Amino acid sequence: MAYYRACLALPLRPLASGRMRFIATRLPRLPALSCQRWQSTTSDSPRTHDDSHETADLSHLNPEPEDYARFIFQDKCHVTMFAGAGGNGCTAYLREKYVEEGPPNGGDGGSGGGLYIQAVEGLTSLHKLARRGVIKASRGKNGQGKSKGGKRGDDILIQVPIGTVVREVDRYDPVTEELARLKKIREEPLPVDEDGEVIDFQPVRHDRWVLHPGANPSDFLTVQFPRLKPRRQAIAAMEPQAPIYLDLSQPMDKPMLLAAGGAGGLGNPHFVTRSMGRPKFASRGEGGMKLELDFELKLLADVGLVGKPNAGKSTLLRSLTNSRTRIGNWEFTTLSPSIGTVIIDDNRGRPLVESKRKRTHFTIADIPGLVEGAHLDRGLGLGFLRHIDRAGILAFVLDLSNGDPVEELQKLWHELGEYERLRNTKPEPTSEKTQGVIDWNASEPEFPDGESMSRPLNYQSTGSLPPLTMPPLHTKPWFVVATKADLEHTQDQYRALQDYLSAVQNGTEEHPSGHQDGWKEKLTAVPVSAIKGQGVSRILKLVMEFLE
Ligand SMILES: Nc1nc2c(ncn2[C@@H]2O[C@H](COP(=O)(O)OP(=O)(O)OP(=O)(O)O)[C@@H](O)[C@H]2O)c(=O)[nH]1
Ligand SMILES: [Mg+2]
Repeated sequence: MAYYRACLALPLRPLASGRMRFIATRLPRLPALSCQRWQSTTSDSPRTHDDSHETADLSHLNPEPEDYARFIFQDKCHVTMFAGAGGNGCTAYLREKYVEEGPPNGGDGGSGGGLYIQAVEGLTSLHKLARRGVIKASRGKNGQGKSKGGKRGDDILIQVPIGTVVREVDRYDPVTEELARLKKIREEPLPVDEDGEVIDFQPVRHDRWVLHPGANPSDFLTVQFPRLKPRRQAIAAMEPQAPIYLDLSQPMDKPMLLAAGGAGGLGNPHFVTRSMGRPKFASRGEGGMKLELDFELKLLADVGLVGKPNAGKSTLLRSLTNSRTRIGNWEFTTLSPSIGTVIIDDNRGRPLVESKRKRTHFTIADIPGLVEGAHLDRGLGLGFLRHIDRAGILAFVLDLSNGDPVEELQKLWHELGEYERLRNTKPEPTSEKTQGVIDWNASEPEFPDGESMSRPLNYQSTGSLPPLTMPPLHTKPWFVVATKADLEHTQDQYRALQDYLSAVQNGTEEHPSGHQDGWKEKLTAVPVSAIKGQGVSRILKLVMEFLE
């Protein structure tokens, strides 16, 4: 029975204890309406393949437009995250009977909570993460007397769907900043007074030291603070290199560290010297890192349905899976992508399709329809074209009853080609040509020429977000699903389409993408009537052949 995790960011117990404990809130079983990944054909639902269509109930293939599952979907979000600051060290002294002025025994502060990320199965949208906006790990507790160390801050774990790309936009690391400041001080010549004598003046660092509670603020001026470099937790060595760029296309067994919390401050015993047996100060905890991250979900499906609006993609998905996507006889019925799972072997006898690799299922992504000029952000195309990137196999869904399917196929390939061209070319923001064309690196920080920015975005990194690298679309296996074959006068259309595909395969026709090295193996058009569940089982066999 599927349960859905209620929250994405879950507090964890400190890693130092060697164990991470999820405090996962579990919901009672959610109604099917709230979920977007659909189980398939099997179980109690009627089979809708050729052999069983006469007896099966096909009403779900031609439902009322209202009979659909409502779901929230978000495939992009920007989140600001703060790692926890370290707790302060403590200034305390041993007090016992007959020991009036005992040695210092202030405990160290606890380190701050870290930020972790994990890609998990079962999530399909980033909307829960987007809703949080700002995520903060908790601060470490201060140290206490009697050498008691402070408690660690709670870690934060963000769980994201598989197929999420995480990119860093900006970061602020107080430790790096402090190191840079110290370096600058070292390099600068010491200030001299009117007589030419060096002024040994150290600015008071209230933010780096804590005095004994009984001390006067003026003690900040009299106490000689030692030189203390900012510190990091040892676990910070596991942080990914800046700038962060993660492509989480596989489920992760363990969470991955994004930013470790600030190190806890040191208690006063750390500062004992021969001349100062009872230091009156302890160090403050280091600040936590601030990360600004861009999350982008690229649906990871084995098959992506590409087609014009109203071609019948959602009906096809319904006939292959238990998906409850909306169907309607108008364009743009589907407004956000959804994934259906086709189970080909539920261990209840013979599998529907033989699988050499013992595959039990594959996934299909229904993507909103593409219109001409989708690459220029017309229709809904652009927002979702990128989901086609991640599909392993492209299934072009062509409506046999509406226009010339060959022409339609060529137009779809043209849109994909244009999208790919835009994706691969970096836009120049100043050039007139690119005005009105989509900025693929919208979150990329800009550095105006000749203008020195006091703190550029992502100042530790190279200053630009790396572009997403994807394999070329034309090299992916593809086939055509010729749908609405039940309608009249569609045979000729189908024949023309099949002849065209054979010609492309033989090399007599150019690949519709216009590339010489486009995929040309086993090019075929599968005639189906999705609304009646006829012919769809051939798609399963074809997909399995491609997958294996
Ligand atoms: N006769 C017939 N009608 C079909 C078939 N498949 C889909 N339709 C009808 O075509 C219309 C559009 O179907 P959808 O599945 O919503 O089309 P879509 O491609 O998902 O459309 P968008 O979501 O707008 O991109 C609906 O009225 C379906 O009932 C088919 O095989 N035969
Ligand atoms: Mg649809």
